[in-house]
Amino acid sequence: MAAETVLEAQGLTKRFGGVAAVNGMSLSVGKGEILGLIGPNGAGKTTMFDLLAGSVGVSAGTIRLMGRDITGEPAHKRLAGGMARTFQIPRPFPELTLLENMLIARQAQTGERLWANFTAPRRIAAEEAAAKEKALGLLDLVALRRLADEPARVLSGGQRKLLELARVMMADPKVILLDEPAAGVNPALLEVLIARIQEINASGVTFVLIEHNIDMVSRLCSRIVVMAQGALLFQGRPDEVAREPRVIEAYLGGSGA
Ligand SMILES: Nc1ncnc2c1ncn2[C@@H]1O[C@H](COP(=O)(O)OP(=O)(O)OP(=O)(O)O)[C@@H](O)[C@H]1O
Repeated sequence: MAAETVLEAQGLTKRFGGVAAVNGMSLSVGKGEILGLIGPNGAGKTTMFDLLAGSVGVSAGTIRLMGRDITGEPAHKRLAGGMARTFQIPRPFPELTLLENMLIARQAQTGERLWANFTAPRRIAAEEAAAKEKALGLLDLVALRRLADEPARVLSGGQRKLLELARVMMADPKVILLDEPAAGVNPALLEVLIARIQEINASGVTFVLIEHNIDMVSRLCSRIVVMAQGALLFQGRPDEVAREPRVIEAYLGGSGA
């Protein structure tokens, strides 16, 4: 296990009315790790991401990012603090080009652009050129550069996942929460996705990966956390998880995955 913890959740609970979607869940993610988060449908994985990323508030528990308590912080602050998340179903702006979709992700982070346009136009122009270069480089990384000027609506489901990964990379995150990146991705594109995640990880980015594709999880992750009914069921190496009776029971006994 990695020495330095970059993301840590303790006793996280989220209640929706009477239902605890996440119930006293803890996890810790080491620097440079690709941690798998699995569990049967309805186990609470996506809600866990919502809590970590700040799209919903906690009912109880604490979240620390690189040692800092971020439990009460809004999502955009967590993004600025180095943690990005992707969504199960990415929704790029369909009529904007891929490049424009990439640049919009960046503009959303910069609060003072309008004012700076008047006070420092040359600096802004240079920044914009640099951002465009960066966006094209990232589109290249995910094998989408040749489509940079096409509207996002032409993309397949798999290509949308790749665009989503490239888009969150615009913020230079230290930690990326990936929600089911393989769902709907064809086998050839899946290999591209796996290779890119490995490459980005090798450059020092930590990942948490929700995924039902166990082959992908086993290839990418050295450690897997298993959730069931909102709580931690088991954690270990992929081979340990695969033969753990409680995990097998949860998948067979639950609504299935
Ligand atoms: N906004 C909400 N309001 C009410 N209940 C919710 C809400 N979000 C999630 N839940 C419930 O919380 C539980 C956990 O859902 P969640 O989507 O987090 O599970 P999951 O492990 O991500 O499932 P899947 O693998 O199917 O995506 C489910 O029973 C779900 O119905």
